[in-house]
Amino acid sequence: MKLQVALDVVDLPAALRLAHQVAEHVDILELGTPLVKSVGIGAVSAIKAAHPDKLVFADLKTADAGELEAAMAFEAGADLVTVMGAADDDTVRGAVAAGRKYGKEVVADMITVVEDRVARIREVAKLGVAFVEIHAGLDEQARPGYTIDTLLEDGRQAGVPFSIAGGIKTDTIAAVRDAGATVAVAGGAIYNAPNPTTAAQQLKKHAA
Ligand SMILES: O=C([C@H](O)CO)[C@H](O)[C@H](O)COP(=O)(O)O
Repeated sequence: MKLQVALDVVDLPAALRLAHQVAEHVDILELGTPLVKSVGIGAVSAIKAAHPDKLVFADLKTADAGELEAAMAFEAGADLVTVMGAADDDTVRGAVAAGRKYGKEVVADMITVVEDRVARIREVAKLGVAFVEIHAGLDEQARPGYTIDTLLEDGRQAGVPFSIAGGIKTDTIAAVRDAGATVAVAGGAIYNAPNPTTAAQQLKKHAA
C-alpha cells in the first residue's frame, strides 16, 4: 500500500517545506484542493520540480469540464488528478480522455457520495479511472461519532482498486491496509503533527 500525504496548506513555501520534511517517507505528494485554489495550478509544477522522483497528485476535485481541468493538471506536471465521483459521467469520461492523452491517471473522489456509494464506485470504475478515493471530507470528519469504518467496508465490498481518505492516523492505517486499499491518504495526521517527518515515518511503519 502506498502512502499519500495531503499537503493541505495554503501557501507555496509552506507546501514546499512540508513536502521536503516528509518526501522520504511517502510515495505520493498531494496538492490539496485549498492549496491549488490559493496558489494556482503552478503549485503543481513547483512541487514536481522539487520532487521529480515522487508521484504528484493534483486534488482538483473537478465537478465539470473534466477534460479541460485534468489537462491543466497534467500540463503542469501532475501524475494523477481527481475528478468528483459525483460528477456527470461525461465529466469523468473527459478527465479519463485527458489522462489517456498525457499518459497519466485519473482518480474519482467519492467525497459526498454516501447513499449507494458502492454502486457509484463500480460505475465510475467502469468509466476508466485508475482507482476511486473513498473519502470522508474534513466537514464530515468533524461530526460527532465519525469513524472510517464505513469507508473501509465500502472498499471491501466494491471489488475495484481504491484509496481511503478521511482522517487516517497511526492507529487506523493498518486497518486501511487490511481492507485492501491501494493508497492511504493522510493530511492532518502529518501537517498537524509536532514533527511531520516523524509522523510520516510512523504512518509508513504502521502501514507496512
Ligand atoms: O481531500 C481532502 C480534504 O477534502 C481537504 O482538501 C484531504 O486532503 C483528505 O481528506 C486527507 O486529509 P485528512 O482527512 O486530514 O487525512
